[in-house]
Amino acid sequence: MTDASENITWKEKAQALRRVAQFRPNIMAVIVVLGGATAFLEGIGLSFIWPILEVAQADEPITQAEGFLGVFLRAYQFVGIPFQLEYLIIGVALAMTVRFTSSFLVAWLRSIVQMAYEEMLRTRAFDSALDARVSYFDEEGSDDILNAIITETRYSGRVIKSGVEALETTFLALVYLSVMFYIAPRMALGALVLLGGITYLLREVIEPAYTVGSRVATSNERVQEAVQAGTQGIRDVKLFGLTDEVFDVFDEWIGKYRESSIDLQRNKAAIQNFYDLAAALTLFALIYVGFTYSGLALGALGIFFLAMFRLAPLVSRLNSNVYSLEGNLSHLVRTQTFVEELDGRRESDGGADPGRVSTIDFDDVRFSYTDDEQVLNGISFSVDRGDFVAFVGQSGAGKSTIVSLLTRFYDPDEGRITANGTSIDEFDLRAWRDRIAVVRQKPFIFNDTLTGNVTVGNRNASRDEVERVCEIAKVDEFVDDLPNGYDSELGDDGVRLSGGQRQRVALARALLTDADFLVLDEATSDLDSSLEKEVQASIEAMDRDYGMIAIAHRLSTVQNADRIYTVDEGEIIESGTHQELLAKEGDYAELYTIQSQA
Ligand SMILES: Nc1ncnc2c1ncn2[C@@H]1O[C@H](COP(=O)(O)OP(=O)(O)OP(=O)(O)O)[C@@H](O)[C@H]1O
Repeated sequence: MTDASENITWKEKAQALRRVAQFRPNIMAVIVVLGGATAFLEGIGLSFIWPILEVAQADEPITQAEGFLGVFLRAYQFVGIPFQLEYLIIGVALAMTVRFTSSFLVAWLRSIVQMAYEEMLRTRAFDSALDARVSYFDEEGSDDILNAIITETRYSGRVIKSGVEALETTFLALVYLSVMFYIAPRMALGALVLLGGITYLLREVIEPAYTVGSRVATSNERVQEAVQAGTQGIRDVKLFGLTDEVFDVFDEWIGKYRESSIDLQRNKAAIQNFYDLAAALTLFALIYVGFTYSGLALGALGIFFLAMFRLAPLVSRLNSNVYSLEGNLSHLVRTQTFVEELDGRRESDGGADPGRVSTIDFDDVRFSYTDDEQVLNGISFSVDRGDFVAFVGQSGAGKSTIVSLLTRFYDPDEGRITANGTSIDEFDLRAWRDRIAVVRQKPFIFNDTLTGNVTVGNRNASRDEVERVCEIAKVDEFVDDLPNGYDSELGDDGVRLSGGQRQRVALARALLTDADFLVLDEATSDLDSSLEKEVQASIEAMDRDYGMIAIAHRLSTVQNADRIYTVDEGEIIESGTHQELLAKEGDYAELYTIQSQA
């Protein structure tokens, strides 16, 4: 994922904007036409002031006129409506009704396109994320990916909002400018130069204001991190006497947050007020010039100044529209890069049907996550359906990595993993993963009921089947303590369950699938040892039609395995049954002695 601080070039922003413009081109075209019509009618509405003032002042009906007044007169004569005050008021009311209706339509259509675009980006991002390799999640961190899918896409969708607003503002500004140029070209030019100059100067000041914005964001983040450590990590903070340290960090950054926030708001207020002041001074200078030197009629001057009065805030609005457009475009570029990266990290799918798997072979498998550490160093073993094999060894030896390769979260660098003699990368991924049921040490519990969580791998299971696996996994022992038994909601990531309860739910979940191999990766490590033994015994007592691969720290759970492999630094250093390994008096025997004495 592109780093947030990375600079994004104008070329990338322009490309991103082009892609947005091509999204729903028909609605975009209607928005442009309606935006233009809104601005045009705004100009017409404004210009009505002239004939209204002239007709109101005239003693007799006007039948001939030049310039703006002439245009209105001919338009009224063409439609056959009397050129009188009441009809002029009706005319302006009509023009304004159409103008505001079309700007309402622009806002409506804009939000339709914006939300559709946001939906499309989110859907694409999430869809690609679901198909991406687990290695991508490990590298980027799932929090960053979550943020990219939820927050970045929302800002990206706002490109349409700020883009359309910038377009509307530009149209309106152009119309006001045209009116001004039509009435008094030289004064209009003067106004344009002055307003343009002020805008340019303010842009120079606004830039630093936006840098202050990132200081505010950084200090706010640090404050949040300190508070997070002091709340979520309160136990360790207290136990390790870190309260002063955590508070000092908090104190330093909250001070910086205050200072930078004040700077930011002061800059904003300065920019706004000085811009308004400069615009007002320009207006009064031009009023002086207009009345003293232009020799224009009151109506014409009135329209000119009104147009300029409306133009001034529009120019500053355009400025902020362009700023938010630029900001949102950066998010859009990042989102697009993110989705492209995800697309490039799709899991590869062989497509073949594995059928029922009766044997799995690892043949001299080598693997490393990074260049500097070889994690698996020539692992070979074989397991048949009906077998129970176990892996033991020191922490970090590479046991869980064996499971990650088996489930194809990662692919071996060298060597082969086969099922019934076929390399597992030739299989349809989903079908292959259906053949193996994995219980991880820290399983994810979905925000659903207990039944919903147990049946994730077999939605058609009957209540009896659910109860049967829950009995084996000893879930039944705490079901009655839950408020609604099997129908109890377990909360976000199973907040209402203890670590051991979560593991038991995950075990029941795995037992309910129709897999050929059951893989237990420290699956019962959070249970107390007597309960762990009970669970182990009930799994082993099951009428077993599948192979079992267990990874364990506590050797008591693997004593009945047909084969135990001791793994050390990515290699299998010994194998055999519990008794055989004890007799060898190697690492396993040593580990066993230590654990028995504990
Ligand atoms: N996603 C990853 N990215 C980079 N390195 C990793 C990753 N997962 C594990 N490792 C590294 O690979 C090595 C083997 O880890 P693995 O989890 O397979 O060991 P293990 O034997 O299962 O350990 P434990 O018993 O503590 O779970 C360790 O050095 C670990 O730091």
